[in-house]
Amino acid sequence: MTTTPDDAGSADPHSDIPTDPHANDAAPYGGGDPYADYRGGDFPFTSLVDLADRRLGAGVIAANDEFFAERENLLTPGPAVFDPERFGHKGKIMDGWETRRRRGADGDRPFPADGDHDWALIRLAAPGVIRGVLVDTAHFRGNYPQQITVEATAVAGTPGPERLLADDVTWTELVPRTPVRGHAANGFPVAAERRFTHLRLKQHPDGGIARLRVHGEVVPDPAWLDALGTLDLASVLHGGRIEDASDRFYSSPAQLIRPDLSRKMDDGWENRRRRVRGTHDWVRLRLAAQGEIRAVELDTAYLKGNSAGWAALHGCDATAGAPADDAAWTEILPRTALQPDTPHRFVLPAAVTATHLRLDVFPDGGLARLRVHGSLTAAGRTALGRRFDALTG
Ligand SMILES: NC(=O)NC(NC(N)=O)C(=O)[O-]
Repeated sequence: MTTTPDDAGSADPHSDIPTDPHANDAAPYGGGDPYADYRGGDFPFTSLVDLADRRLGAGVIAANDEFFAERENLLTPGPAVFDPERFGHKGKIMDGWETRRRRGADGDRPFPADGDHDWALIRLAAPGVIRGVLVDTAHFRGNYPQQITVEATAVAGTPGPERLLADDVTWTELVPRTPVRGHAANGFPVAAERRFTHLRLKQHPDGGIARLRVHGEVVPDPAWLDALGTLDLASVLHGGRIEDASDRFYSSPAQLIRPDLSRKMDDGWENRRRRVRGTHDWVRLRLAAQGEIRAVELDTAYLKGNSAGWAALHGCDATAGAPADDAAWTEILPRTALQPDTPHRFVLPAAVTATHLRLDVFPDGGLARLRVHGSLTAAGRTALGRRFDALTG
């Protein structure tokens, strides 16, 4: 079994184990809705992009053990499912990453050693600064880990597990060894001003975790954006970010700036039916950096009876530091009728320099994707380079 560099002799200084080690257990499943007794939580950092989003390209590249349930389940979009009737050759089929029960050295020492733990390695979809980690133990009621640890590192290129587990790799502890609750959302704010590329999740001494979410801010490599030249300035993978929206009732506006194509109606942004005349729905977003916009795409894919009737785009240049609300907004696309389930492409009559955009839809209705094609300005490139250097130095 692959060991990790800190296995040898790591004593457990963790006196924070509850006096009753089962204090965090959830009740056995008693039938009905398996989420009825789920212990949730409100974690503001979850408004930021999930850097470990499988749909953006993240992956669980290795684990030392996945006896009961595969490591890849950690990043599956959406909540974990539970079927009380489903058993397989190894035991109960669980929707998460679950390792076997560890045993001690012999009958006189049946419990695992204090430093024994299981680990999984996660490649982030886009390197970035991590602001919070959500360790979701949904449906792991009596077999969740007693404690977890989350560490992060930055290794350039596409390192494999062997490289990441090498002694010369420095791991930064984001969440120290900490107890978690079973069948619960365990959220941990993170304060580490660095750009990370990979995570290591540890279960002490063993157990099951349903989902891992790693929320933060994408910090793109300026050299890559230089090479692209013309790019989607709004793309989440390039550092674009939704700042606010009028309505998120059916699905999140964050999906507007995902790099993939929408595959079904709820893959885009859909707001509720608006009934207050004279109002409309809108989204405000921050671009990767100050950019020069030359073309935009508004895609209403899979939105047929509920796509936005009309849309308009405005931009503002807030590099002067004025918040987007106060800066003057420049019209990029006048109020334009949209077709349902259709990609709309617009070449601008003249390039527009902006740091933020506002998308207005009338009177309401969904949009699947928004693409903003252009290039970084010199000022935008300088700002990106400074941030990259500060977070990687
Ligand atoms: N009832 C169980 O879930 N048992 C075992 N886990 C699975 N998945 O079967 C275990 O040891 O935790």
